[in-house]
Amino acid sequence: MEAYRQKAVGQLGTVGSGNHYVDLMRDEAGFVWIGVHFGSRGLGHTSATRYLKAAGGKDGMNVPPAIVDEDSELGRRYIAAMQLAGRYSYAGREWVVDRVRQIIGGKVTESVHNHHNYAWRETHDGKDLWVVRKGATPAFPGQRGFVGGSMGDDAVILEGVDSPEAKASLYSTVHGAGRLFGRNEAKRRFTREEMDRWLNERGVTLVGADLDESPMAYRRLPEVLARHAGTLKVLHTLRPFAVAMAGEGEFDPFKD
Ligand SMILES: Nc1nc2c(ncn2[C@@H]2O[C@H](COP(=O)(O)O)[C@@H](O)[C@H]2O)c(=O)[nH]1
Ligand SMILES: [Mn+2]
Repeated sequence: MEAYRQKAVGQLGTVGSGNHYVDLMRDEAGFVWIGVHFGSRGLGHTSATRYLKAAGGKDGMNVPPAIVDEDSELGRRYIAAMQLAGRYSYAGREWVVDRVRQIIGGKVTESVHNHHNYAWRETHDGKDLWVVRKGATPAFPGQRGFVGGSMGDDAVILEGVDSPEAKASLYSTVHGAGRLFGRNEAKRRFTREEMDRWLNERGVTLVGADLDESPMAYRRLPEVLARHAGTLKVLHTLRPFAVAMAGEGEFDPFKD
């Protein structure tokens, strides 16, 4: 446990690499939103890997699931570790947002948090279920969420609605625009000039990042949202003007 605690302390306030980002965006009324995307960092990864192994499961994408009774010692411990990692994600995001707020000034008037890649115990149609939202966020009627497009696209603050489609999706919706091209394909297809042109045209200042995160590698968010229109209502559209990500060749010592 002490090793976990040390890990958590050391990583608090770190964002990581890949598509983890810190964005500054403006909404329709001119309010500035600080958008961050990262999760439980190495803490969640380490504990999930450990419990997967303890349950006899294999790590990887196309492997059989490891099944554990939720009322077993292992099951209870795993759920507690996952929930702790979830709380740690919230704490990390709060920390980073407040650090950015201290740098840019002003005070926070609204805050929207949401998990994805997480499991919740919920009741749907009278049934108690574990709902795993992988690449999806919870969107119960009135529940708000932050959904990004890319470093050079508008993001949105959305709210869940009540509709047959929303109910059928167990009150879940999209958590991002999603990729058009994988990381390697994006690096082969696009150039830094194209990426810079896209960002310049939209007035975005970028610090860090590589071609695999270029806007051209992603779908356009409005098209994705239109496909899921029955599950959400857009409350705010946020236009990015500054984006920070880990740069090309930067090493993240905390696997997440
Ligand atoms: N606002 C921003 N959104 C971004 C950026 N880079 C990627 N994205 C979007 O976030 C989701 C995250 O997906 P995940 O499956 O990796 O969790 C992704 O689908 C993109 O649409 C960015 O710099 N700013
Ligand atoms: Mn993510």
